[in-house]
Amino acid sequence: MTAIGIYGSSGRMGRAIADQIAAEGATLAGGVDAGGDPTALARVADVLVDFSTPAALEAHLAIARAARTPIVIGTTGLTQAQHQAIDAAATEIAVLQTGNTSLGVTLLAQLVREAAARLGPDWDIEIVESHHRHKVDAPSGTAILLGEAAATGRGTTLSELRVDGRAGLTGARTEGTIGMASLRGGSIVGDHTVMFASEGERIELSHLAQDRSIFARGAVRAALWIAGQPAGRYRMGDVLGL
Ligand SMILES: NC(=O)C1=CN([C@@H]2O[C@H](COP(=O)(O)OP(=O)(O)OC[C@H]3O[C@@H](n4cnc5c(N)ncnc54)[C@H](OP(=O)(O)O)[C@@H]3O)[C@@H](O)[C@H]2O)C=CC1
Ligand SMILES: O=C(O)C1=N[C@H](C(=O)O)C[C@H](O)C1
Repeated sequence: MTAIGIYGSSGRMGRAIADQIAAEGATLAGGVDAGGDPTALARVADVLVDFSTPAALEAHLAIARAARTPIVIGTTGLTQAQHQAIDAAATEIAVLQTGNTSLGVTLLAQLVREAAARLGPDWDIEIVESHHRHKVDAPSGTAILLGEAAATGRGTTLSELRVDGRAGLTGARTEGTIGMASLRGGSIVGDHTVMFASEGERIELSHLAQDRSIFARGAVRAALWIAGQPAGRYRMGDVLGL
């Protein structure tokens, strides 16, 4: 049976993933938080899942690489340099990184890419996300993932089009940009809406997470899947066959 190790095991997601491992009859190899021993865990786990903090990303990658242990990275708020570190690790071990492990968001990203490709540049794209008061990064990893899907549909990259938040005398909207707005409050698990707005009409594609178990289910599914994969960088679409 596949033994799964959790980095960030006492956090909201770490606890939900441990529950899900038990529910699926898989094995929990152990868990660590800040001050724990991630190296020892990587040696006994068949696969690692990381839902901790961006500050630990490089260390966790290096440890997984040294132990030749595949890893699922769910931590958000990653920098471009950290994405390059993931690419480098993926030349030696299997790595799956995603801002959202749920089935619904994985499908939504494909719908967004399709809509962005089919609707002309006169359809403005705006992404709004809402999360609980404890979330420390913005825009959310999911909003960025959805923005990348939209940009791909438009034949370009998000970094070319992204506008984060708006305040003050901003001037009129620049055609082709993708706007991002973030709301924080209470216990909202995670809501995302991608709005396509044109003259006189509007399409909104939304995903509302009601429970963290949807992320945990996807994370465990991804872990069990990636445990048998060769080195490479994978996405949730690979796991879910979407
Ligand atoms: N991809 C996805 O589908 C999802 C991703 N996320 C992302 O997962 C991450 C965690 O979210 P959440 O569980 O809500 O956050 P929490 O703050 O509840 O949990 C984070 C955990 O990481 C631990 N941690 C901190 N530093 C380290 C370290 N150096 N090594 C190991 N563990 C460490 C913390 O321990 P301590 O308290 O001791 O500091 C804490 O237990 C966030 O980036 C979030 O955006 C969340 C939901 C879904
Ligand atoms: O921090 C969270 O809670 C979540 N983070 C992920 C993100 O940044 O998109 C996924 C989900 O929305 C919950």
